[in-house]
Amino acid sequence: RIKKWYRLRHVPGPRITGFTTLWFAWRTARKTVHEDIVTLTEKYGPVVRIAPNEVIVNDLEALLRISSVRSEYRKGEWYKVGRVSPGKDHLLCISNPELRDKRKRQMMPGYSGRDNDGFEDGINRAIASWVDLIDRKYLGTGPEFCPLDLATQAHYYSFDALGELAYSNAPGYLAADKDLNDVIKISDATLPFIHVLGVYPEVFLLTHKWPLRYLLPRDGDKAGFGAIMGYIGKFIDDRLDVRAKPKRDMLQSFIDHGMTADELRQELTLQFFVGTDTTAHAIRIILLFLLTNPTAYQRLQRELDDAAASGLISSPIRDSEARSLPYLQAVIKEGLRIIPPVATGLFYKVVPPGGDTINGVFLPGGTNVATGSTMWSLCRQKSFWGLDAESFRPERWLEVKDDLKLQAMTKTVELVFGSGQFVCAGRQIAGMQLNKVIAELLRRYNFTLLDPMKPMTLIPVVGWIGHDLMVRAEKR
Ligand code: HEM
Repeated sequence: RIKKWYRLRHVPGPRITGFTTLWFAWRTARKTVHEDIVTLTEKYGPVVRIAPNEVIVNDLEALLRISSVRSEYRKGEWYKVGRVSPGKDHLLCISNPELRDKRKRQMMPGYSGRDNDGFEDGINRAIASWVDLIDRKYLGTGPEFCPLDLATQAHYYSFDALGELAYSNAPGYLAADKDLNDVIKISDATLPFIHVLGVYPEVFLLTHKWPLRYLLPRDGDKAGFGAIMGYIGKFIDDRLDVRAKPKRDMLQSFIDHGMTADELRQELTLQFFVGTDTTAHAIRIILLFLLTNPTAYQRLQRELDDAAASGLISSPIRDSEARSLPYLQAVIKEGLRIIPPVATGLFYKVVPPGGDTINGVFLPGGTNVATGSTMWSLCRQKSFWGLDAESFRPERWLEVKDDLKLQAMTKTVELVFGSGQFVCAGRQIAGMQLNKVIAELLRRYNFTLLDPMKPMTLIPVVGWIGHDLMVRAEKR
């Protein structure tokens, strides 16, 4: 213990963190890490020790450098907590640079839409299912109406959209208006444990060893993670069958670039979870903050109406059209800033063997540097964003005159997707979905919060569990 304390004794932070991980684990368990980090960085500066071998960094330029394409930092053991199957890595948790490059070469053509005619049509189909569900079941102006949980439906939408893009098949959450196979229920129950085990990846990895590995979810389970593995596995097996007709989707692109059945299983199951939770969160937060800021809500609707009247946007809106609407873009960036989708994820990167100096603090090789959990703090720093940093005000993006300041604001918010060699593979897909979903919902409906005293339940666990954004939906 003394040896461990000694290595990073010069790094500022609460003294106890030099001797034990328990201090950080406790804060993680009580789900206040994102707020605690604000207090820590205000007190100790941009580099703070949070456990014997772990530090957080609260500085935009340092974080960009750590993840830059030429950086020698590597992904830490923390990522292994995201493994789908014992002993098998997917893109998110592969740390070896050669293996990462190889997997990226196989996957990025599919993730960029190059091999599959883009993503617009699949996203349009999923949005159409959502609109159909609202029109069919939830509209109402009078005393009789059906309360609509936009938070849960955003999750259903994101499952269906991902299915459309990945294997040309929506699992049908929106059509059924139901948490099929209890996937959300089981994931909400499991995530708080995974969140805490992320602090102790070595303990988590024990669950992947005999005999505990037999308790893990597996193909063929009726519910939860295992049911999804089985569901996705069937698409993979069918598509690998010699008689199968090739399709223009991500699965086909991955197959065409030489991925094996097992690699496909790991990657498609990974994206089913990391690509949906995050996107659903961003949709929920943007809608929640629009609903609670009528001026912004109305200004966005005006922008959409004027653009439609002048023939500048189609129905459904195209991604390129949405990108040319300044207020929509400001709303989306402000939504990602105000409650970043993965505000408490540690995303540890390991300092290369020679060590590194960050903001004047030397970190020896092998130190774990958290690159994700300072997002909340970076996105709310009053010294950078202004006194209203904690308010949702899309106008801040349109008012800024200084180009350098705008660049720094944009880079900070883009960091919610990670950056450089570790950047989110689905960033383009996520951006396109936000552009289209927010525009299509807002141009069609007036939503009203049912209980302003309890607008939504949000629990930070790497990402956020979010439900009960209860609204009344009226057709415009
Ligand atoms: C708003 C939505 C999203 C956010 C905020 C987000 C955020 C992130 C973050 C923070 C990382 C890790 C960066 C790091 O390791 O430093 C990541 C990685 C990843 N994300 Fe996303 N993501 C989103 C949507 C998606 C979607 C829609 C997909 C798939 C369709 C996806 C697939 C992935 C994959 C495969 C990785 C691993 C990339 C690698 O390690 O090279 N994400 N994402």
